[in-house]
Amino acid sequence: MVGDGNPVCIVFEAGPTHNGLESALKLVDVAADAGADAVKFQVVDAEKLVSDPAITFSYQWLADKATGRVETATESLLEIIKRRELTFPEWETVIGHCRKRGIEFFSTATTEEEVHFLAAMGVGSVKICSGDLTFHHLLRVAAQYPWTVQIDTGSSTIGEVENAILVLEEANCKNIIINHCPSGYPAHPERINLRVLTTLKQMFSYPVAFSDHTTGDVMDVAAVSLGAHMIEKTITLDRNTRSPEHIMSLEPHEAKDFVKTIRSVELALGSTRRLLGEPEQVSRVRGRRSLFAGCALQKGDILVQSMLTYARPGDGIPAHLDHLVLGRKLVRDVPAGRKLQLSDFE
Ligand SMILES: C=C(OP(=O)(O)O)C(=O)O
Repeated sequence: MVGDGNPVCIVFEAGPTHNGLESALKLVDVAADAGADAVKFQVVDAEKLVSDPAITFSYQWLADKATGRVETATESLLEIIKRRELTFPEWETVIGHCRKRGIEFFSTATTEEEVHFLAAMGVGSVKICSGDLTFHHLLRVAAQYPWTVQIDTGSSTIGEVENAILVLEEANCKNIIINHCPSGYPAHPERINLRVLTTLKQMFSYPVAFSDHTTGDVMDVAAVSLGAHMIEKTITLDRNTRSPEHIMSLEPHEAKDFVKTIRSVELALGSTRRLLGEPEQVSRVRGRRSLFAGCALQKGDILVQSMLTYARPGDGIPAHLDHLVLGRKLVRDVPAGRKLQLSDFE
């Protein structure tokens, strides 16, 4: 379950970073070993998605890990997306491997046929990518099934998000997740507008996710702090790979720490209603002060300030309630240094 009251759902995205079945299966293992909740792929048919092989895409890739040298490459979009393709039987193998490893399989679909395939495979959630937010026909097809439909908001207006949600609702879709998905590989901090997570939560009654295209984990920590219910982070077997999105992905040795970081932030965020943690209940008694007799007190004395001392622990009359006993008459003798009790007074 994704949403209020549930742990943050951690999704590792392997769609753009695998390079065929073998690496897809390895990335499933990376996600499962790290303790992620789901691993996400992109079931896609490049020829159906891209009409013109002459369309190019420029991206940055990490040419030298040691120095951090980045280069720009330009490639045919068709060729880039072809690298993400697997056959339906290969996707079945990936889904089977996820089930064996106990990790959920999510996927983007870009055609009707892919939506039906994923539904037939019993997948729990399908994603409609940013480019397809206005492809309302595909949204309606996805809404036919009793799963969760995730929508990406990259390069979209709030109005387009609103329209996509209306289309899903009109098609009777009950479970929607809105993925705030700032475009760019990597996305730069000044463009990711994390505060919009709050707006999306206020505007729509659906869980919100942050689909992170930045490097490292800082923005994910910030997104969880702002209330993101789900985090999607790309993983790669090698950040050096000359292909889009590897540059801002986590490598296998970083994946476990990423999960640990998100879980500890979640734990630290705690409750909106409690100031005190459990151990503080004890230290608060140890650290606060009680009222003590500052000198020998005699039955019939009226307690005045000069007769009082304040010392730890705070398990007697609390220091801030001294006004309850000042000016009151003692009903017994109290030796100097003894902790005062309410029953010492009339
Ligand atoms: C293509 C995808 O991402 P984006 O919305 O960033 O294009 C996806 O998540 O499948």
